[in-house]
Amino acid sequence: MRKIVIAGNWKMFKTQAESQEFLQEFLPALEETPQEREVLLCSPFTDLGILSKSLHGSRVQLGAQNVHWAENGAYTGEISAPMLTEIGVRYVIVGHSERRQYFGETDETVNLRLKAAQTFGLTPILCVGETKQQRNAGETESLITNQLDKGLIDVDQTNLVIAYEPIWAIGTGDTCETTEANRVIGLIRSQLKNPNVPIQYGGSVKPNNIDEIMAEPEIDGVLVGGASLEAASFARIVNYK
Ligand SMILES: O=C(CO)COP(=O)(O)O
Repeated sequence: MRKIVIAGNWKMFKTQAESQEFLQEFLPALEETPQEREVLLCSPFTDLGILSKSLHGSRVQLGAQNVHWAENGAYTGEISAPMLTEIGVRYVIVGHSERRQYFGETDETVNLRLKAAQTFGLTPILCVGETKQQRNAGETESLITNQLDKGLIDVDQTNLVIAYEPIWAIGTGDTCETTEANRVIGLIRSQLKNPNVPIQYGGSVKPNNIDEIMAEPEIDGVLVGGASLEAASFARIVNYK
C-alpha cells in the first residue's frame, strides 16, 4: 500500500513567533487518522530549529524547502543535508517551480540535490509540472517525462516522494480538474521503476476541494501552499475524510 503524504509548504512565510502561534492552534486540531497518513510542515530554514523542538513527540514531521548538493563547502547562502538532519528535518522539497523560475534551478541541479538529500538520510519531494503555455501547446506529457528522465538519474526510488504541481494552478485558485490531475499522476507513475512512490498533487489545494482530490485513486497526498499557512485550514486538509 502506498503512503499518503500531506505536506504544507510555507514558502517564505512565518517568523519563528508566527510558527509557534500556528502550532498552538494546529496540533490540537489534528484528528486521529490512519497510520499511513504522513503529515509534514516545510518551513523556512530559520523556523526549522524551533519547530523541531515544538514538534517533538507529535506526529508532524519537518521538511525544508531546498538543500545544496555538497556536504559542506564555499557556497555562501546555502544549506547542506547534514545541517538539516542534525536538527531533525526528515524531508526536503527539491525543484519547486518557484526555484526553477526565479533561482535558475535546472533538471541537472535538481538531480544533484535529490541524490545528496538521499545520501544524508533525507526523503526528497521532487516537484514537476507544466506552465499554462506548455499545457496549451500539448507539451505536458513530454515536459514531465523530460523532468523525470533527467531528474531521476541514479536516484533511489525507495526513498522518494513526487509532487505534480501544474504551475498554472499554483496560487491562482485555478485547481487542476481532479480527474486530469489523476491522469497525469498515473502517467508519472507509469514512468517510475518503483510504482509505490507516493505522488502528490499541488496547486490551489483548499479545505473545499481536498476530499475530492484525495478520492482520486492515483493521488497519494497533497503539497499545499497558501492553505497551509492558516492552522484551521491546514488541519481540515490533514483531517480529510
Ligand atoms: O506551490 C505550491 C505548493 O508547493 C502550491 O501553492 P498553493 O497551494 O498556494 O497554490
